Amino acid sequence: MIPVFSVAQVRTVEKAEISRRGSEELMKQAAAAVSDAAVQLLHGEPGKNIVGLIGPGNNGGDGLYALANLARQGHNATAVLLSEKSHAPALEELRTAGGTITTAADAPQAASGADLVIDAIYGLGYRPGAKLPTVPRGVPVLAMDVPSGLDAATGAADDAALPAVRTVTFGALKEGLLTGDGPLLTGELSLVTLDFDFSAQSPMAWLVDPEAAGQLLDEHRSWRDAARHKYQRGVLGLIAGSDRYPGAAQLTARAALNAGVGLLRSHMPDKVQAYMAASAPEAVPLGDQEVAEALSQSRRHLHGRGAKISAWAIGPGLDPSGQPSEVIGKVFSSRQPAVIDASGLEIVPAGPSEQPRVLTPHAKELRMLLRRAGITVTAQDIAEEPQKWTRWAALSYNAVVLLKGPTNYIVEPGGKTLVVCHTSPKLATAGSGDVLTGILGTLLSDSSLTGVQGTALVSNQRLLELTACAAVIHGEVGRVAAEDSTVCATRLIEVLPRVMARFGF
Ligand SMILES: NC(=O)C1=CN([C@@H]2O[C@H](COP(=O)(O)OP(=O)(O)OC[C@H]3O[C@@H](n4cnc5c(N)ncnc54)[C@H](OP(=O)(O)O)[C@@H]3O)[C@@H](O)[C@H]2O)[C@@H](O)CC1
Ligand SMILES: Nc1ncnc2c1ncn2[C@@H]1O[C@H](COP(=O)(O)OP(=O)(O)O)[C@@H](O)[C@H]1O
Repeated sequence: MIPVFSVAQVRTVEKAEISRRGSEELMKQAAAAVSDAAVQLLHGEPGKNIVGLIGPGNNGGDGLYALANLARQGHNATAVLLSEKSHAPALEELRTAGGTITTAADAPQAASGADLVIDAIYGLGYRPGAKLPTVPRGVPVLAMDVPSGLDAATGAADDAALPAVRTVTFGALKEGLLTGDGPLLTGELSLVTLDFDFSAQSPMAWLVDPEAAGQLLDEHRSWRDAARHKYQRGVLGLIAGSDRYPGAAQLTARAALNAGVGLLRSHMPDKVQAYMAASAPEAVPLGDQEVAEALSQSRRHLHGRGAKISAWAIGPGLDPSGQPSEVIGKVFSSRQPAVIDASGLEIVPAGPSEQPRVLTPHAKELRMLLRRAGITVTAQDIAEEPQKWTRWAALSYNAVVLLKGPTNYIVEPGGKTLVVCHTSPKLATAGSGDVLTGILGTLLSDSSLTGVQGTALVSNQRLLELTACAAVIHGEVGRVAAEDSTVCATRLIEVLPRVMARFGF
């Protein structure tokens, strides 16, 4: 997991590092990382046209040093100076290295002939409202530190901001890269720490990328897992579906099965159960009486026999106008972990609860959850401070809350926040959230991953981590599905087994 800091924290540490090592040395280190990234993006091919858009401050200085490196490696490196001011020592270095230097008037022509544009106009020092040049469609942009036009503190970007295929950021991940418009502009984001010392700062959040998710999952696995039977691997109880919305339950069920759940037991109206028999024949129906039995079984230590239900997934396709059933009430007061989504969010009780819970709202559902807990916020409030309002929901429901969207915020009541940006815009398709519920339900049902046997309660920390892992897997599924086709929820389910295998399932 990679820590995320505010711009103010980054500026504080930068100041200390500058007085320790000098800003020129730091800029050269940053530039070296970017010239390496440029070479990578150009597949190591020689003699390419690389154009740097250069701003007035240190970000521009970084860009000039990077161009100088690339000129020395034999590329045609051109700096377009967009301001009258530019970093003098770096400009001199580019001249000496044989680079070309032009001014703003030449920007359109230079950019149209470029194999790669390096965006070194503005970084941390950006103030909204600058006039920014355009880059022709199809020319890849490599951003230095922060894409120009993006406010690294808030994640708000100007319409004219420059979307990058890759951003190499320096020192630390800044919050604005991961929130609001940030993830839409950065492209692939990589961090060069420059050995900055952040030990005196508390991170605002932690980024979970696929590598971190793989490590988190592996930490909890054991070679003994190979001996488990299906009950020991995990039994997911799915409470979902209604005559009004029969499809969502099938999507969650098929996602859980394709995610590799040990056993799926489905509690739903008869008509929906009949569809289930056709679309997910592996699922075993679960009647009211069997729910009661499964709940009482869970109150005993089972000493390796495996639970009758080890986790619940509640909500996809439930009819919000129907009364919450007595069964759901009992499940809400059980000790097995539960993921609660969609209409389940309209009935989950606020206030303290013993059951370890993950709530998975999108922004509108988060507003509804907060309103039910007596907190009134606007959509704008949530867009501006997603982490804060997700935390309020986590506190109000004593649950881990995953706020879904292009950036996923996962917050536990104590405030620890994980962020997942490994997504695809094509995940914005009906039923995609139902698939996530199936994936997360499967992870929560796996006793090796939760570390829970018998009556013990899974910790919020573990729920937090597993929720982030599910979001990363879901994001990867979206990316794989989108590689060569359009995406619908069924398509996500089709590629899910391949992605699960990559994560060791
Ligand atoms: N410090 C370090 O250790 C390291 C820092 N590094 C690098 O430094 C970068 C930060 O550099 P920076 O502070 O010079 O700010 P930067 O983003 O280059 O530009 C600010 C300039 O643009 C101007 N400006 C802004 N908005 C504007 C607008 N709308 N319209 C017009 N003008 C506007 C603003 O003007 P002013 O506010 O003074 O009027 C200011 O002059 C950081 O992102 C990283 O790349 C690395 O080398 C690693 C080590
Ligand atoms: N623009 C986007 N970029 C990336 N992921 C998105 C985007 N829009 C939605 N998603 C993801 O798609 C899923 C949609 O879930 P949800 O809103 O519950 O849809 P549904 O109720 O139709 O299943 C969530 O996991 C969300 O994070």
